[in-house]
Amino acid sequence: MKYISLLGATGSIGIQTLDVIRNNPDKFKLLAISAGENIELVRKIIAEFKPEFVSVQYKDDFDKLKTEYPKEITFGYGSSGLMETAVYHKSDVLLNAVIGSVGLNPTLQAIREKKTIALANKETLVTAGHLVMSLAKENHVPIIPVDSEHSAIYQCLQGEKWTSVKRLIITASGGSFRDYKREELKNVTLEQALNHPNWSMGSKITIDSATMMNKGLEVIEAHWLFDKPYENIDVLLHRESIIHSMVEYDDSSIIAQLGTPDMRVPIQYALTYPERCHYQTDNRLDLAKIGQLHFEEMDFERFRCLEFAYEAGKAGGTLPTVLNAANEVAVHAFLSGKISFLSIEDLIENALARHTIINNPDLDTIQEVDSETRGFVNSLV
Ligand SMILES: NC(=O)C1=CN([C@@H]2O[C@H](COP(=O)(O)OP(=O)(O)OC[C@H]3O[C@@H](n4cnc5c(N)ncnc54)[C@H](OP(=O)(O)O)[C@@H]3O)[C@@H](O)[C@H]2O)C=CC1
Ligand SMILES: CC(=O)[C@@H](O)[C@H](O)COP(=O)(O)O
Ligand SMILES: [Mn+2]
Repeated sequence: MKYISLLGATGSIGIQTLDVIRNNPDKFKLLAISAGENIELVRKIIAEFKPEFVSVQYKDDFDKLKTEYPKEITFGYGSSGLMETAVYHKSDVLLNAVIGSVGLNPTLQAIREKKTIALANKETLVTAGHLVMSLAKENHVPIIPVDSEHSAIYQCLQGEKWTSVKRLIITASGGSFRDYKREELKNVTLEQALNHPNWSMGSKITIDSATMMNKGLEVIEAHWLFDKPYENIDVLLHRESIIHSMVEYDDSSIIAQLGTPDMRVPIQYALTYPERCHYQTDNRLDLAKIGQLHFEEMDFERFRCLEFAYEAGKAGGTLPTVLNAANEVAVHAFLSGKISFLSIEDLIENALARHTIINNPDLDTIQEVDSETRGFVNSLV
């Protein structure tokens, strides 16, 4: 039995993780959860899974829930609640599915407590990948990717020699606007942007996918997870999202991982690793039915956020922190109807241009740069 702490239980990945746990009661027990403000769903999760520890974002909700469940459950809230969920003493595994760099501190603390990390929260690696990976190495803690592309690469690397890897090839669906010309992006609406062609996901990552920042964040995530230079990480447009990513080896072989777009598969793999277990679905991949798969080269002028991410990743130091913080604020502003779609990349470009890079930043520096960048971008929206 694996005992699980789940950050972001009420989100898209969180809910699909609950499905995986529900379908495997002999393998997994949910002990601790965190949520944001969706208290109705928290109550349902408590009724079904009976976690021992529950954290919410706001104190008002914490006060309410405490009176509703006076004895059975311990509650927390805010950033300390996230931390307590992550390090819940009886849990073996932290599945981090919270959104944004708020996931960084709980991840670091869980690593110190030797919890295995199943990581969906890519912003954590983008903003402070060097701290996360070195701490994990020091504590002999595995970081198992949940993000579909990184799970695919992880699977393609099993049993292979790291030194034989020539190139990581991350596939990209192209997002909601993959067939739009740059000119046509000027007047796109929030509703159009939220209409991802292949995946049903939370709103922030769906917008990231439309700007192609999601792929940029994933390139930086892959750099840290798999210790490869940016020159050896490519992005390939693949509109069907059937090949989730690939690894090219020195002998010119390319190994790919395929499947229908369903996040429960990488979530389950991260939780059962190194084993696989049965997954009940009526939607197994049928390649004969699909007939054709398509691939196109990335257009870096059309998708400027991807270029920004490569530049920030290669420059390193605090620049990826700026990239991530600026993106989080800009996407939030777009989701709130305050700015246009193309303003997202303008704001990020501005934030990157004004920043003086600090090399090898410690946690305090990262937090200062994160909050300073948020202040700057917020002042422009
Ligand atoms: N969705 C997907 O298919 C994929 C997602 N990812 C990554 O996984 C992560 C989660 O994405 P996704 O599930 O789509 O996101 P969602 O927006 O659907 O869910 C986010 C979760 O975090 C909670 N939350 C948000 N802000 C806070 C906060 N300040 N404090 C505490 N909890 C908070 C939300 O709570 P509430 O709703 O209760 O307010 C919710 O439970 C992201 O890093 C994303 O990039 C990676 C691959 C695929
Ligand atoms: C499901 C998942 O992992 C997402 O990150 C997905 O990859 C988004 O799709 P694109 O960014 O390729 O549009
Ligand atoms: Mn992904």
